[in-house]
Amino acid sequence: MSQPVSSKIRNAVRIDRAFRLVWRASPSWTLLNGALVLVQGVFPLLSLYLLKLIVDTITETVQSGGLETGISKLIMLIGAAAVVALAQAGTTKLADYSAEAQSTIVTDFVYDTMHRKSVDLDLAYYEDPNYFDTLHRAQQEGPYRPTRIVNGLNRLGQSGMSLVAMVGLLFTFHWSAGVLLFASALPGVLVQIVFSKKMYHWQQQRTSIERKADYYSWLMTADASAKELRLFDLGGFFSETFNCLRGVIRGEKLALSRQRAIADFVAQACAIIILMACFLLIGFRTIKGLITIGDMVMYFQAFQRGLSSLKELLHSIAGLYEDNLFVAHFFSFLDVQNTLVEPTEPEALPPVSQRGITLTDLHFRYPGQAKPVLSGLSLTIKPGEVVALVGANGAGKSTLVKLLCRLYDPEQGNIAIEGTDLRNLALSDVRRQISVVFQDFVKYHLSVRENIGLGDIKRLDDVAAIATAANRAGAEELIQNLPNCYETILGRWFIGGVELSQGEWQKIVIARAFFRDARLVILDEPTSSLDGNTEYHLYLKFKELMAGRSALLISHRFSTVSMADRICVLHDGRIVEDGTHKELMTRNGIYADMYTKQSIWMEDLERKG
Ligand SMILES: Nc1ncnc2c1ncn2[C@@H]1O[C@H](COP(=O)(O)OP(=O)(O)OP(=O)(O)O)[C@@H](O)[C@H]1O
Repeated sequence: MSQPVSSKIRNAVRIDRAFRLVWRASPSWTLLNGALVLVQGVFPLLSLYLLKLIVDTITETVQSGGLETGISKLIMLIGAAAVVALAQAGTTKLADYSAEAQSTIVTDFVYDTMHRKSVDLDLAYYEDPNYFDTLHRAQQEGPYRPTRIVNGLNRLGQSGMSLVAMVGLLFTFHWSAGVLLFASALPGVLVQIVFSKKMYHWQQQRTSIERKADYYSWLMTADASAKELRLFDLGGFFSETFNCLRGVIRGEKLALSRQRAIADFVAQACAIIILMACFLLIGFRTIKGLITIGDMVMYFQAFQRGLSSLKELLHSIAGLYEDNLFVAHFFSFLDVQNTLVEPTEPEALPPVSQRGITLTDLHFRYPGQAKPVLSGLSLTIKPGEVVALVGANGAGKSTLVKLLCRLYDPEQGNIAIEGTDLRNLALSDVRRQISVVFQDFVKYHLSVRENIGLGDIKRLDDVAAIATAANRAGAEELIQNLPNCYETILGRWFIGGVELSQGEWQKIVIARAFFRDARLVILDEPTSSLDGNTEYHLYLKFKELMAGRSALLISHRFSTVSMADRICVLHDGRIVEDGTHKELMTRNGIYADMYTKQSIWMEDLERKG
């Protein structure tokens, strides 16, 4: 079935896109590569013609006996052939180097493009398995396919030029030689096209299972799972599952390779038969004295070189077809669109006044989920106010944080800073106004200074401000006891790194949150790993530490909650109770119930001693 025109155009556009990408990455090397292709195309014709002259000179000299002139002509011709061969060798080496330089630069450029794209994408994609399939395919194909397309185009030009020269030469022998040349290379190319398509479809279907195998491999090698893996003796189970998945992939891949090898062999057998028929024809005409020995050598060579140029040409076309199919994986990743829309003309961030941050009638469900997480949530956080948010597991507290950071947009309702909807502000302005200690915070395997400084990247080297933040978070003593204080590398990934306890990490992360000059500081389970003493000191001066900024505290610990100005209870997707500790206890609702149960439990513990 012939390909529809629209699809042919799409394919051509992808080649064009790949070429533009390579050009943007390394224009000078791409230009040099193109020029070298042209130069290299001339050499085969020159050397062949010199070969014919050498053979004819020898034959003539042997037949006529004019030894002196014959030898001096031969020396001159061999000298010329040596110059051509040297020039060809030099150009080939330069072309190899230039191709390598181009491909390394392009590969790094592609990685950079992929990283920028990943960083720029909505958080929602990181919670969608389809996105991970797309990313996995892009990571597999992206780094090398664009360069291969450009190199394929180069080879196409080079083999095309060489082929035109050889076919021209062969036509002076007989018209059928050119036709036979084409006939011999065609089956091989058809095989390549058919199998690239098969491989492409196979890869599409196998991405999920490949990712699953990668996941088990990661579980067996990552530090995050190292402890449990040993304790629960999971190595054997993971390894078996990994081998089983890889076995399926390997079996299918090898079956495809087997089919391809057989088809390739049949194609090559056809080519050999045609080649031998042609050699027979050339030999036959030489014996009959229709062509000279020099002609015979030249035609033999021309046929062989023509054949390899044609093979190269057709394989370049088939290769381009394949690369073009696979580079689509990379471009579909680049084409993933964000759903969070940045305003084209963002409003200026309003100054802090009295309204604070208002959440009005928020409704939200995760993409593809039927059950809403938030349904009609309203809440106000005034400037300088410390609000605690409590609720059962899965009530939607962390989800609310994601909406506040505009990592997601609500389905209905709005969030506003001093009356301005977040959606009308530049994303960077919104995010600059919010500092968060996430429940699953990141432990950067970098220096202490960087771990805190990353809270406000522009002030990464402001050691005095970093020390102030550390002091406010109660991390100063811990840092002073580290071997290189603020320059100590944390974590065990790099040589000299020092591992901290979970609570010590938490102090560093709280310092990171304090370091950012934001209007709202959100602490999601901020003190779950802090010892009682540190927690007490942190909350004793919490208002002072906040220095006029608002805070949203999410916690299941009532010691954290009770120090807030207001406590809000999230239940059934809404705020159902809102007031001070005393007010909520008097109300005798959900909060009072939760508080009483925790108190009874604590008293029980005390009684048991
Ligand atoms: N990325 C996601 N995709 C789909 N559903 C999600 C996602 N993240 C959370 N959920 C669901 O949303 C609901 C609210 O989750 P959320 O993490 O906001 O709860 P939480 O109140 O912070 O819970 P906890 O107190 O246990 O931390 C849960 O039912 C959870 O399963």
